[in-house]
Amino acid sequence: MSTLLEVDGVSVSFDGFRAINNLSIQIGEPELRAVIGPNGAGKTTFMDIITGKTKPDSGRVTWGDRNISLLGMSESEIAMEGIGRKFQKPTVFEDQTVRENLAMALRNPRGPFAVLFYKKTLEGAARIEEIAEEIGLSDSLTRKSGELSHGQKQWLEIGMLLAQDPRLLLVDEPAAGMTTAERELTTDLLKRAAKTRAVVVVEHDMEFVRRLDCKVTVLHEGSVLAEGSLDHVTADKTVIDVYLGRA
Ligand SMILES: Nc1ncnc2c1ncn2[C@@H]1O[C@H](COP(=O)(O)OP(=O)(O)OP(=O)(O)O)[C@@H](O)[C@H]1O
Repeated sequence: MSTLLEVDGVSVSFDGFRAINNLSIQIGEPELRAVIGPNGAGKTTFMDIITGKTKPDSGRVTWGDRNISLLGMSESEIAMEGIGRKFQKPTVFEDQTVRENLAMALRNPRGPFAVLFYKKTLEGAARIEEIAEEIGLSDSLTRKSGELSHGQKQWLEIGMLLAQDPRLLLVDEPAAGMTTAERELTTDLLKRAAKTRAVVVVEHDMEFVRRLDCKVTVLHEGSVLAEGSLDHVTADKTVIDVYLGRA
């Protein structure tokens, strides 16, 4: 596993408040990583920094085989590099079918050359079937997306991101609002997706994180408090004091 993303000594303040404080995190390729931590720990800001929405005051964020800096790039340039982000609320086109949503995502390639190579033919159709299978919606391709359950909409949106073939997928609280069965399918989906790319999941639900069965980073006050297996971090006294003990 080689390093894909390196956040090194990053800090950012909002009106004098240090939301991210000398944060260093490395993400490998491929890798599945869970990021947990109490409210206000800086999880969202961490993702905002990676995607270019928030620019840090100091530190480095380097990416890919050539260690290029993401800091001078716009949000769309970063997306073109292959960083996809799934926000908490699903944003699929409800009036369109599942197939149409996936087709739109395929037609909207992230790379400048993809448009030249993409053929709107059998290849596209086969890719749609493939993604539908991966997200468990093979039987729902002709359904209007608005008719899907909350969990299915989340999977569709993950599928739309997978259509862009990201190297790093950031997923914000996927378990929220899902049934137990949907959560189980979602962990399977994320684990599969992370076999060939980096997937970073921010999540509060500990059962969900346990099922992900991956390395966990605990954030607190904008820094890494602990890192390792879920068993390792949940046995850590400071983690219990500032996070787990609060529940
Ligand atoms: N744009 C902003 N302006 C001012 N303060 C901000 C801004 N964005 C974040 N903060 C503050 O930075 C801290 C970290 O926020 P962040 O949303 O990253 O935490 P979080 O770990 O995602 O929390 P939650 O689990 O509640 O989503 C919080 O105290 C928040 O109020």
